[in-house]
Order: sequence, then C-alpha cells, then structure tokens
Amino acid sequence: MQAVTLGPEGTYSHRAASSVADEVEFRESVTAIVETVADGEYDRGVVPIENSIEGSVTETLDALSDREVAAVQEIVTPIRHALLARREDFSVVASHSQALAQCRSYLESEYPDADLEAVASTARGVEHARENPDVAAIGHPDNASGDPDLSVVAEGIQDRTSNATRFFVIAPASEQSEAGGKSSLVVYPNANYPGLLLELLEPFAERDVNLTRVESRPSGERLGDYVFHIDFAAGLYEERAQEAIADVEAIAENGWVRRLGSYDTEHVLY
Ligand SMILES: O=C(O)C(=O)C[C@]1(C(=O)O)C=C[C@@H](O)C=C1
Repeated sequence: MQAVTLGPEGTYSHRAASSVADEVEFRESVTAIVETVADGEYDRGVVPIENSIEGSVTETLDALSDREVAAVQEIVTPIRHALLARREDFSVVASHSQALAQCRSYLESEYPDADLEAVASTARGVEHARENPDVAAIGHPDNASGDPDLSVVAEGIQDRTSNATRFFVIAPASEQSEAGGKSSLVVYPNANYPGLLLELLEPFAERDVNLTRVESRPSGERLGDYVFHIDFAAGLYEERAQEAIADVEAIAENGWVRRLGSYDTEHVLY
C-alpha cells in the first residue's frame, strides 16, 4: 500500500508510515497530507497527533477539523533524538518545532547561545545541517548514516527518555470504521454557556466510557469559541458509544459532530 506523510525522507513520520505502507510519498505540511487524503488522491496518510512532552500537534488537529477523513489506525512510537552536524562549533540548531521543544532543557544547558530555527520537519533540518556547517539538526540518528560529512554529535537528547509520539493513519472518510478499541470525535458545539464542556463529557462518564484525550482548539470564529477533540476507549460499534454520541449530537445541535471512526493502536519501535 502507498501512504503520504511529512517529508523529506528520514522524518519520524516517514518511519511511522513505513510500518503501514511499502511505498511512502511526501508532502511539506500536515495540512497538505490531510487535504490530499480527503480528496482521495491517496488511500492512506500518516500524521503526528500528540507528543508525550510537548502535547498536541495543533496543525494536525486543525486540519482534521477542517477536512473530512477517517482515522483507521493509531501508531505510538518512542522518539529518541540526536544532534547531527558537520562540526561541533555550530551556531544554529534547526528542526521541527516539536523536536526543538522536546529537547528544550538539553539545548538550554548545552547550547545556551545557539539560535533555534523551526523548519518544516526534522529531516528538513538535517538537509540544512548537510549544506551549512554552522547549522546542527535534531532528528533520528540514522539521518547521518551514509553521509561522511555529517556526524552524530549527541544521542538521546530529548528531555525525557519516555518521549513518544502518537500518529494517526488517515484514510478517505468513506473508510471510516466502527471496529476498534478507540474512537475519535471532533465536536463544534457553536455555543458557549456555563457547564457546556461538562455536559459534553457526562454522556461518556454515565456509560462508563473512558476518555483518553480531550483537547480544545479555537474555532477561529470568535474569541472563546472552541472545537473539542475527544478520544475515548470504545468502538463505535458499541451501544454505549452510539448512545453517548447521540447525546453529544443533541448538545451540539447548532454546530456539528465529526466522527473520525474507530481504530486500534500499534506500538512501533525503530
Ligand atoms: O519532523 C518530523 O520528523 C516529524 O515527523 C514531525 C514530528 C511532529 O510533528 O511531532 C513527529 C515526531 C516527533 O515528535 C517530532 C516531529
């Protein structure tokens, strides 16, 4: 199967995508990946959702509320970052903003004077480091293999050894499934009153459905107006999930509820 993910070659997304697809193509942004899968150009896309240190990948959440796709699998993978450079006296560290944030304490203590440059992906940062000896990159250590000019200056530089990122494997909306141990919803209530969030969550608590994540993102419509991303540990085939969603739909009657579908989790090591 073919999948599209964040490029260029060598990103963590590429590694995650390789576990579900034998052919991987690249795009420059998560939004472009979600768009191309929503349009049916690709059967599968792989996008980062959330990191154990830095939290949600907000561009992904926003793309998932703007476009209709299905989440058909969840991939959880440990993230062990390396510092890659042509020489040890660099002045700039380039990487994806998530990776820079995951190594914040290390960079502050070891390279307090370095300028941090956020680029489209870790592998894009590696390209900069290859081209410019003043630049070091944060990425997977294998990005240095086969390149005699690029060395691994340090390994395991993430601020916690438990660092892990969760990815969604996405598919066109028609492939939404009811089978799986977890499910995701995006809810826009288009309302704002005391107790709204409590009301949205109660249907799950009442039916003993465990919520695994609740995230709010600004709707962009007006200040204080939110879209909620809700993940829970039940399949959409289950009566308790269907009933909870029916309640949520009634509360969000002036807005909308998008089902990303149900999926299982795969833990990938590399
Ligand atoms: O830049 C990459 O290598 C990516 O695949 C993106 C990404 C992310 O957005 O979180 C994926 C995993 C790591 O958490 C760091 C960066």
